[in-house]
Amino acid sequence: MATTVVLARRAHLVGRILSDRAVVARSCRRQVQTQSQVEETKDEITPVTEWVPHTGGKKSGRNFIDRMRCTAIGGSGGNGCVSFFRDVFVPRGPADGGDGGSGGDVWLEADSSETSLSCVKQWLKARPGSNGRGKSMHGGRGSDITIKVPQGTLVRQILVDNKEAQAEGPNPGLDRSSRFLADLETQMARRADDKASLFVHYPRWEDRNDLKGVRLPAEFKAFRWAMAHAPPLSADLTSHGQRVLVARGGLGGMGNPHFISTEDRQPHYALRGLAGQTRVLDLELKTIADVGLVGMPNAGKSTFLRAVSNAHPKVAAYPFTTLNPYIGTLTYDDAAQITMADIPGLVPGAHRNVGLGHAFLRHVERSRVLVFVVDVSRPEPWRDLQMLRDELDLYRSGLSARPSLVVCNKADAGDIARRNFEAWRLIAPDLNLVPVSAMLGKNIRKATHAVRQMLDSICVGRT
Ligand SMILES: Nc1nc2c(ncn2[C@@H]2O[C@H](COP(=O)(O)OP(=O)(O)OP(=O)(O)O)[C@@H](O)[C@H]2O)c(=O)[nH]1
Ligand SMILES: [Mg+2]
Repeated sequence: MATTVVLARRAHLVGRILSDRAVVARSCRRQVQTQSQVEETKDEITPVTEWVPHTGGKKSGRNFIDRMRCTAIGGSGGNGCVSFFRDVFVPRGPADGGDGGSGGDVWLEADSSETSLSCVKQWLKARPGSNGRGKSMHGGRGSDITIKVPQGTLVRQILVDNKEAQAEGPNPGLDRSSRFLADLETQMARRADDKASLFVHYPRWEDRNDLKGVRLPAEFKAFRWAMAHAPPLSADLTSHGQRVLVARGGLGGMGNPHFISTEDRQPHYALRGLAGQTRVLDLELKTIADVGLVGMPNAGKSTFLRAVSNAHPKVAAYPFTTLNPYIGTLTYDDAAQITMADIPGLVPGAHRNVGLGHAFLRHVERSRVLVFVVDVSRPEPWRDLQMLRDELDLYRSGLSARPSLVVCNKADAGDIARRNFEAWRLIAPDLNLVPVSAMLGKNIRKATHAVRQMLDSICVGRT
């Protein structure tokens, strides 16, 4: 009898192995078929790779973003648990519901390797805390999220009734965020009025729980007060590793043991976790470079930056070759290093948004020294300098008064350049003019040393 059973089992096993092999063989045959089909079609279809730059949801082709709005939402706290100790001969033990874990926080951190805000998503959400469980098991804390932003990022909170932000005109992003915040506030207010909704109830105890006399824990009330009275956030992330907490995670709810009182020894309710903080933020990148290059399109700013630093911005003989700010690092003989920012060229009327407008001037706003790059082979180059100064002052009054140097570029461009330079020196003897040929690398050291001297004198003046 036993031998028959063993034989039958073996036969069953052999059958299964054979059928498995058949399935494997069939799938292999199918793979071979598909491979041969692919090989057949390979010659007919040329593969096309579509490259879509990440533009933070915008449809423009730019992948450099220096201003954006985003919404940071802290993780919500986990709910407290309603549970009672049970054991053999202990059908209704004391309350042993665990507390919910608090939600994760949202942080912004300055990172020197980031150059644009394009990697920041529009919704920054931290993980929620997990709910408490029976046997006094507390829920875990939701994990924080840290978003890396470039050094020089200004963070400002936008309030729903922020007149300044609304004065900027209709903004679908802001309107959406405001609507979202307004909805959230109404929801929260409704919840705060309705005490019952702050609690989780034991199954079928919703109506029997009398919550009128229940006192909310002090920690819970303090958290809600702190959230409601938090001052508007404003931060400037200037140094690598500097962090700012932009949205706090919600407090975890308390389990039912927190509500044991002389009147109620067996509370059948526990507190829900609180929602995380929500903030609509305006992020603005103002690059921090020691020196800012300002000039008209085609003046040779990028050529100059290439000649003096380790940067390799694109150079071409047409205006607006540079479309994004570019930062280069200059290293001097004594190993001192300074940073220099190249921005798109300015044209007359930039304040009226002609050309690329004033949008990029924020990247030289923080520079301690300005280098005006002027094409000295153009007729009356001093007029170009005046135009540049006027545009700077129209962007921010007094900006052109910063310590500055005028690089008279294209000095190699024949007699006209030499004559212009001589005339300019006579017209403005006090001006810091340095003739340079960025293309040929002539007189570059004189310009870089003049910049260094200016920076050093500012530092000495400060100390
Ligand atoms: N002859 C001469 N040509 C130069 C010199 N410097 C730059 N150029 C030329 O001028 C043209 C423009 O140079 P860029 O460095 O791209 O000018 P830019 O100011 O960065 O221009 P945008 O990025 O458009 O604002 C290029 O064809 C360069 O080769 C120079 O010292 N001498
Ligand atoms: Mg350029």
